[in-house]
Amino acid sequence: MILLIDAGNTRIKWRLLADASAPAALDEGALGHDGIDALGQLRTRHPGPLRVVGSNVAGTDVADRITAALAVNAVEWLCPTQHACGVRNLYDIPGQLGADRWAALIGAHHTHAQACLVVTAGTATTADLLSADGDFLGGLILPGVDLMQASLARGTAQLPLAEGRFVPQPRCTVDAIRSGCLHAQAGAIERMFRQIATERGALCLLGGGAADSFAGLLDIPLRRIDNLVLCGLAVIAGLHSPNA
Ligand SMILES: Nc1ncnc2c1ncn2[C@@H]1O[C@H](COP(=O)(O)OP(=O)(O)O)[C@@H](O)[C@H]1O
Ligand SMILES: CC(C)(COP(=O)(O)O)[C@@H](O)C(=O)NCCC(=O)O
Ligand SMILES: [K+]
Repeated sequence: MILLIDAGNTRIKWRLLADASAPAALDEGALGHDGIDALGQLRTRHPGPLRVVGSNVAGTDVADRITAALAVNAVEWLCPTQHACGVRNLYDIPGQLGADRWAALIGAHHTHAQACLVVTAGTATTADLLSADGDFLGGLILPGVDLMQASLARGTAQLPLAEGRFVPQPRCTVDAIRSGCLHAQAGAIERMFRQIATERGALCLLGGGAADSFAGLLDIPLRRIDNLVLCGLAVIAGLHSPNA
């Protein structure tokens, strides 16, 4: 069995596959950082030899806790390089790129081998340009929806951390905050997409826990896809992704 792990700053997403020919996941889920120990139950439910392939952007403590919870000798943590699985990383320092972004780009290229904007709306939102040839051209990092809203509450005297609604013409504080943060996400993504809009088959692939909060605002060719990081890890692990 192979366990794929996407360790983000808010949640650990995981998918268990039987082997290279398995058409579907045996099991999958997501855990908060305080629930990492529950990964141990996975071993009880699915006993047997286990290979673990993961991406981690949540720090070494989270990585160590995942390894300990699974009681495995080692996890194969992805380190972004200049080339992998048909994708070329044009970051100035390839290893500086988040491992989750690298895996998602590889998943994207194997899902849609044309120009893409790969957007992951998690703790942070990233919007990464991928050419039809598999060149990662560059991308944006912005605070995710929750982080944007929280930063306004933290940095001001009068703005609350409260649930607002998205409305076209906000007329109260909480709606103004919610609408502003969602417009900021959608606007950044649409502006980024302009760089590939005229290319044949150009598509925005959108995933991440916060994707549904603004997917409906995007006026560009769009495919919602969960979870591109795990799809990419499956490709990297030498498997065919069940979602591909
Ligand atoms: N059940 C949930 N638990 C935590 N965050 C959630 C949940 N459902 C949606 N979200 C949203 O998803 C975001 C986290 O998405 P996720 O893709 O797990 O992020 P990361 O990869 O950074 O850990 C949160 O900031 C929040 O906006
Ligand atoms: C941009 C990120 C914080 C996104 O993390 P996430 O929201 O998925 O938890 C992560 O990919 C990261 O720490 N990247 C390293 C810097 C970079 O990609 O340039
Ligand atoms: K992200």
